[in-house]
This record gives sequence, structure tokens and C-alpha cells, in this order.
Amino acid sequence: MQDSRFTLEDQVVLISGGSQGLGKQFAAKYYRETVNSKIILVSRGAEKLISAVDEITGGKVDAKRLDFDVEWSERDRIGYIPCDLSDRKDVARLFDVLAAKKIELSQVLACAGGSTPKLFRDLTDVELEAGVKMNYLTVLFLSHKVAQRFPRCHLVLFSSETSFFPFIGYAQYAPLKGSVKSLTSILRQEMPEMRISCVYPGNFDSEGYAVEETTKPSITKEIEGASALISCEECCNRIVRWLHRGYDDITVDFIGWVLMSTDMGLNKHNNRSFLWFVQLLIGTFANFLIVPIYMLFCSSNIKKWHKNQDKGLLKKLQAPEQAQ
Ligand SMILES: NC(=O)C1=CN([C@@H]2O[C@H](COP(=O)(O)OP(=O)(O)OC[C@H]3O[C@@H](n4cnc5c(N)ncnc54)[C@H](OP(=O)(O)O)[C@@H]3O)[C@@H](O)[C@H]2O)C=CC1
Ligand SMILES: CCCCCCCCCCCCCCCC(=O)[C@@H](N)CO
Repeated sequence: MQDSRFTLEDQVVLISGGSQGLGKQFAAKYYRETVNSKIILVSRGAEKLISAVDEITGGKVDAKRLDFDVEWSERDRIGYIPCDLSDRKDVARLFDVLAAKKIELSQVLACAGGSTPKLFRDLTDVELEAGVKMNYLTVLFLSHKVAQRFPRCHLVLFSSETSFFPFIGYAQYAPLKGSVKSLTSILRQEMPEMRISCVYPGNFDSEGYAVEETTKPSITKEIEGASALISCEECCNRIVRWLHRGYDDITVDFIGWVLMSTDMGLNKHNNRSFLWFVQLLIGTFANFLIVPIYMLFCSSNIKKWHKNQDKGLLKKLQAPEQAQ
């Protein structure tokens, strides 16, 4: 646990992925529940950013696009900057704009990310590349600039429960969320003065989630069924509550906490997560007894699923019209 208390008030917060889903939810929370905090939304699409600002402010404030030639005054509370955070030049420009406007970030929430769940073979190379860019490069370049320019800033990174348990359907996504987890550990050792939190959400209902559901294989849905879908608002509130209580390795549902306990590894043996010592004990016990049984059950379900897929394929080949 770090000493710097997390509050929503009196902050200058940059939220990546702020145009929709969890990022927008966070932005709305800062806007509605504080008087002084300033919010900067960043994502690629300018139109989505404008409508997010309109929605958050109830259309009462003109959505201000921050740039070198734009006035940013003491009274401004919310602004947006369109930026592809996976493009290092775009990120450098974003930070130059902040410097030109003398904006000192005190918190950064790296919410940008998303997945295209499909079997590895069915993914295109474009989708694979998008997974790396969206889930890893956005985090990497943003964290890097924050570390260099705002060494006192509280950095909040967003990984996923899939980083504790990577499973079928998430080849385009889970490895990158695992990378975010790994990066978190290294940054904490290199910059002990910086508060760095990492959130590992389970399923929550966002625009991105709705899209991923359309391509998600049934076996993926079956396995992740253990993480009950919660609303974006609930997810955001739970994260804020944990951050406020001083925790930095954050899960938002019980199964997430259990999964984290099986993955304490060489970097989580400290007091950054809720009941970390209990997690250590439960994790040791679970890894010893429950995980092997679960994995037997899981592998057998996956095998069954593959068999059914093959049967379906065979039927289609034999009688393509009827199988439609
Ligand atoms: N929803 C879920 O069930 C879960 C989500 N998570 C993670 O939580 C975070 C928030 O998820 P969610 O609210 O569902 O996300 P959404 O998919 O709803 O929104 C993603 C946001 O990221 C932005 N974005 C994507 N690529 C870039 C880029 N290259 N540069 C800048 N912005 C970008 C998008 O805007 P634009 O396209 O305009 O750039 C959008 O604002 C993500 O990191 C996600 O992986 C983790 C576990 C579960
Ligand atoms: C002790 C052994 C217990 C084993 C239980 C296993 C249950 C696994 C549940 C995993 C849920 C993962 C949700 C991922 C959400 C996500 O990241 C996507 N929505 C992408 O956006």
C-alpha cells in the first residue's frame, strides 16, 4: 500500500479510452463528483470524444479540443485530445500539447484496450496487430511519457483477469494484458516514488464488450461465465473504492480475487492487494488441489467442444444446404 491517498477531487486526470465504456464512466464520475478536478479524455476518434463530453456535461459545456493554439484556462474542467496512443509520434505530440498548456497531470488512467475473441486461426493478421497496438503499445507509450514528464503522477493501468488465466479464444488479447501486468511489476521497482496501480477486471458491460460478444466462441463464453457481467458503473465504483482504500493490485469480482491468489508469483508478495496474505495461503492451497481438478474439467470441456465443432464441420461438408 502506498501512502498517497487516492481522491477524485483536486486532480488533473488524463483518461485514455475516455470516449466510451469504462473510461467514459470514470470521466463522468470525476466530472459529477468533484468541483475542481480537470479531466482530459484521449482516444482516436474525435467525434466519439465530442459526444462523450456532451453526454458527461449534459451538453452545458462546449467540448474543448486541446491543442497548441487553444486557450486552456483555470475554469476549464473537461477537454479532449484525439490521439492514437499506439503511435509514438502522436503520443509525443500529445505530451507537447500538455507542456505547452502547462498542464501537470496528477493521475493517468490507461483505460484504452479491447479484444476480438476468436480462435487463433480465424484471426486476421490485421486483428492480431490491432491487439498488440490497442492493448500494449497504448499502455507502453503512455506510461513511458508519464514516467519521464510526471514522476509524481499516479498511474493506473488496466489489465484483465485473463492475465491470471489465459484461455481459448483470447489469443489476440490475453498475452498483451499479461504484458501490462509484467510491465507494472518492473515500473514499480524502477520508480518506487510513483504510485502505480494495476486493475484486473472481469466482464463488465461496455460498448467494447458488446462488440466482442459477437465474435466470441461459445467455449470462451462458457469458461468466462464464472465472472458475472457487471455494469460499467459498478465496475468503476468498485475500482475507485479499492484505490481509495490504498490497494494497487485490484480485482473487481470474487473470481478475479481467487484467480489473482493463484498467481501471486514473484512480484505480488506485499500488501498491495486485499488480504494479500490470505490470498497467498488460498493460492497455495488452490494451486495444489483445486487448480489441477479444475484444469482436468476445463480441458475435457475444451476437448468436447472441439469434437462438436468437428462434427458440425463434417455435417456441413456432407450436406452443405441442410447444415445452413
Ligand atoms: N469490458 C470487459 O469485459 C473488460 C475490459 N477490460 C479492459 O478494460 C479497459 C476498458 O474496457 P472497455 O470499457 O470495455 O473498452 P471499450 O472497448 O468500450 O473502449 C475502448 C476505448 O479505447 C479507445 N482506444 C482504442 N484504441 C486506442 C488507441 N490506439 N489510442 C487511443 N485510444 C484507443 C477507444 O476509442 P477509439 O476507438 O476512438 O480510439 C475507446 O474509447 C480495456 O483496457 C479493456 O481491455 C478488462 C477486462 C474485461
Ligand atoms: C481456482 C480455480 C478457479 C478457476 C475458475 C476459472 C474461471 C475463469 C473466469 C475468467 C473470466 C475472465 C473474464 C475476462 C474478461 C475480459 O478481459 C474480456 N471481456 C475482454 O475484454
